[in-house]
Amino acid sequence: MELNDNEWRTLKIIEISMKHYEWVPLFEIIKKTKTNKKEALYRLRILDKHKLINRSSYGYRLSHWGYDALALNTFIKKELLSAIGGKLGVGKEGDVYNVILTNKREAVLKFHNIGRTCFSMGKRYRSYLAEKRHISWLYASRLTAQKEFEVLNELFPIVKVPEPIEQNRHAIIMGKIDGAELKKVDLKKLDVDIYKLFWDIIEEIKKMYKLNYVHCDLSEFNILIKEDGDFIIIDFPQALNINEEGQKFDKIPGEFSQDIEFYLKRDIGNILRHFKKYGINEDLNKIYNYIIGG
Ligand SMILES: Nc1ncnc2c1ncn2[C@@H]1O[C@H](COP(=O)(O)OP(=O)(O)OP(=O)(O)O)[C@@H](O)[C@H]1O
Ligand SMILES: [Mg+2]
Ligand SMILES: [Mg+2]
Repeated sequence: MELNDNEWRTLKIIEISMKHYEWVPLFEIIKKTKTNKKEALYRLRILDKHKLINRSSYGYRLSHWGYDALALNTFIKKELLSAIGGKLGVGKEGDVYNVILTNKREAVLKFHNIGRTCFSMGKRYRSYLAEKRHISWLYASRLTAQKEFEVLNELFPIVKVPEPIEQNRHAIIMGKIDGAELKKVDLKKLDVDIYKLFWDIIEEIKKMYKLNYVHCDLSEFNILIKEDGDFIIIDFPQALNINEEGQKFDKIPGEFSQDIEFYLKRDIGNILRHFKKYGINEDLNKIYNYIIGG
């Protein structure tokens, strides 16, 4: 897909104008791009052909693919990305792709796509509310990407998490690990000390906690393990910052938040449940106290 500068600019104008319009009217696009109607319509036809925008009788708006394309183009303009490869995974909230950086290094690109299910509703019957939800999808997706990138920056390299490389809009570029989800791996077939691996994971949770974070979606799905038994923890958009959580509920600093306790215990419980299969039986409360203890 090749767009010229004018077409990219038109796409960006539509993106920006979506703050004020559900459907950006043609006159607004003409005004902002400082062009005439014929030229504007020509550019819009090209954007539409590439499915970067949606059209209605009210005007135009960015499509999912259009938002992806804007983020990708920014990475390419920054001379960071050189190639995008196949899909690594499709999560509930986003698609993950293999990419190659301009320095030849392999990495992964994760697009956050919040609320895309409501996006696929029938066009004709889409309600006003759904339209609003679509607008918030754009911002919510960007916010979660920002959040995940921020958390990775806080944790890397102290905790075993992917290296945060760059973030733009709803997209994150991060270091790649050649591993499989713990869920899919039979640890007995790997050359690893399973008991040690279990405690290594607990150790990472403790380090995270010391840096004021609780993952909140930790399980065998969000731990990637390499052949040699090394691992990383991924998927941080829902992580909680212990201090911020305290402030939100007007707590005295250092005072215990029940939310934190709930999520931390749930994370530990998931790991315990998974390792039970391998004959590891540890006490949840004991591990919990170990993690929050000094
Ligand atoms: N840094 C990485 N290196 C290698 N593979 C990765 C990396 N990050 C993500 N993946 C792959 O992509 C999948 C989805 O990533 P992630 O869990 O971050 O996304 P998600 O959309 O939040 O998924 P979920 O539905 O689990 O919430 C992972 O399970 C993993 O297979
Ligand atoms: Mg995940
Ligand atoms: Mg997730």
